[in-house]
Amino acid sequence: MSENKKETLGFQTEVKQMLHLMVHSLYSNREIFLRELVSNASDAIDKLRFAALDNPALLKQDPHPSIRIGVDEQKQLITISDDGIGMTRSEVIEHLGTIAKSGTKEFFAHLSGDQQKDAQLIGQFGVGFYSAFIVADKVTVITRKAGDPADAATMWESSGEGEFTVENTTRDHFGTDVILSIKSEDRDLVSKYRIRNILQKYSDHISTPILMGKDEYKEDKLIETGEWEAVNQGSAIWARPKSEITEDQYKEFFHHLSHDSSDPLCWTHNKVEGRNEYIQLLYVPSTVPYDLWDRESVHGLKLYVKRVFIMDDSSKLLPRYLRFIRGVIDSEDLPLNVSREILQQTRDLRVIRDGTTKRVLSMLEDLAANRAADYDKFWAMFGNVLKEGLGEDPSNKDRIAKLLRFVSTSSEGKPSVTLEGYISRMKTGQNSVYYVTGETTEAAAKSPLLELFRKKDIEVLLLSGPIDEWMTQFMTEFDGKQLVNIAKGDLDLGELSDAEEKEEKAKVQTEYQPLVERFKESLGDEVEDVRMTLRLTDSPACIVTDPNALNPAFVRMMRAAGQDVPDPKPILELNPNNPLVSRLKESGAFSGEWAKLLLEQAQLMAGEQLKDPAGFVKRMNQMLLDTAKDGTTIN
Ligand SMILES: Nc1ncnc2c1ncn2[C@@H]1O[C@H](COP(=O)(O)OP(=O)(O)OP(=O)(O)O)[C@@H](O)[C@H]1O
Repeated sequence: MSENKKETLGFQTEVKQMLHLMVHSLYSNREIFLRELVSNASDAIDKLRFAALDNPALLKQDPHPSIRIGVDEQKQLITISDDGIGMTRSEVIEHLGTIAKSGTKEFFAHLSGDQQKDAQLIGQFGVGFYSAFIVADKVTVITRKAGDPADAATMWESSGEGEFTVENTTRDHFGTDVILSIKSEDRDLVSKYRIRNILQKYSDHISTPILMGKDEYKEDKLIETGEWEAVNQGSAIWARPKSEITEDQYKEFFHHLSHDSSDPLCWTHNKVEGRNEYIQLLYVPSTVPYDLWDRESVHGLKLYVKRVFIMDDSSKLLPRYLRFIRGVIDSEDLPLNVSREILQQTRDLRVIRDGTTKRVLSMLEDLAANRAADYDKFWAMFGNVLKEGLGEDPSNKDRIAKLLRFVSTSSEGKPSVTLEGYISRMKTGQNSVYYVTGETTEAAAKSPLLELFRKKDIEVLLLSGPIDEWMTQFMTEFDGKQLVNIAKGDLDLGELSDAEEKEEKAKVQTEYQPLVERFKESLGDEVEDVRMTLRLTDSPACIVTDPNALNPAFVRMMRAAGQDVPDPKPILELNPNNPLVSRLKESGAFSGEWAKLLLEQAQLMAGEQLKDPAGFVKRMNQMLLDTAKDGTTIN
């Protein structure tokens, strides 16, 4: 088809769904259309300024680009015009006909039907343009790509019902007009006064001037002067002195930046001076971004150089474990006219990255120290991401460790224990921080390994899941105290065991030696070792692993990478004070089946999967049957 012809094209299916959703779930928030379209206009101007670094001619027509809002009360039109980068015909078709974001599928999967939640998701997915259809029954876009001739402009039009048209047109300057024909039920919006108010509410932080036609009273009548006047301050919010920014303006800027309509949990705004001069405005969100676990996601922190937007790849500005941070870094010294690739390698950027990391950690320390309830919220949302920092950022390991929160045997299921708090509560003679791991903290709390600790009233941290297991590889000590996994090795409670216990242990080892030998013989290769323990008070047996055995998280990782790694063999420990064990010692007719059964029970209690669950059930049933048959309890 010739490029000059008018084409009618269908929206991508997802766009149709999105439009439907927008119009129906965002109606109570209908004012957001203006925020979204002004935000697109401001992005387009940022992009033009960036392109003009290589090609200054692009800024010749409009050296001071602006956004203009027109309100035509007679024709019921609202127009948003910008002197930005504009779009070519094919870009119009691509950007305003499809949703290009890779996470679209995920987006639809996340929809809950709850209007409030879905509205937030829409914001996060950056589908701002389509919000025009909340209030308009026809949208016309006239756009000319910067650098293209006047007659290469494109007109896009749609009533938001499945199709749109594109045709060739002319436009005097580079940039874009978005013309909204407002629905009859939304006519109250077509008022200069109303629009000005909305702009002041939502767009004051926009660094480009937003202009509206100036009116004046003449003989008691309001008439148009034909001049434009700015409705916003038109300077980047982060470059203004803190004292001149209200709390609401900070929050509004966060909404703009993150497309998150809830308020941030906290923020920090600083001007860093010295060899590298830059401004940081950093926010912690109060909702979890949908792409938090997508390690490839890039949005979050935007880099500006002297107010010119350069890139929004946060991985270059912050380590991955702080990927939930939103904000702006604006450097005074980075070279403006370098390619993004070179920029990424400059030493200055590394200095900014280190400084920003430290600033985020201070902000979190401050939140933890002064607003404990908000820190709990933060921890519930981002705690598992922060833990990644122990491996990723060794230079800040101690600061990260202090920010960790744990569930412990003393915290009633709440993740409220800090390592410092734990150490302050340690018993006299206790030299280590003890922890146990499980699938969940509830499962960890049921571990038989805790029996002795409960008896002696020693606090144990309850770790759960693969992230915690992974974390323990990097955190082996804190503040001079070893972190000890109570499921590893022969537990030595050091000064916490009294002389009597030590004597008892030695006695038990000799007394039970024949039983231990019989267990070893029966279990053969299935175990690393069998021994007696005093760490259990109730359960007959438990399993532990050799202190040098591979960490289960590491084993899983190696397997995922295609390596054939054997499971670390368990060490079976038996409790001499359990009646089953003591009677097995006395019983002359010990059978190997008992050894297997006790091992399998211990594995189940440790939350492990049995290699042969059917064999376990069969064995247990057979033993029950034998017991019932001959009327004796054990044999
Ligand atoms: N005024 C404009 N000038 C130039 N391009 C625009 C303009 N408005 C929209 N676009 C293009 O259309 C695309 C889609 O816009 P839309 O608002 O739906 O999402 P987005 O801007 O990419 O995401 P977000 O809303 O998160 O910023 C934009 O990425 C941009 O390329």
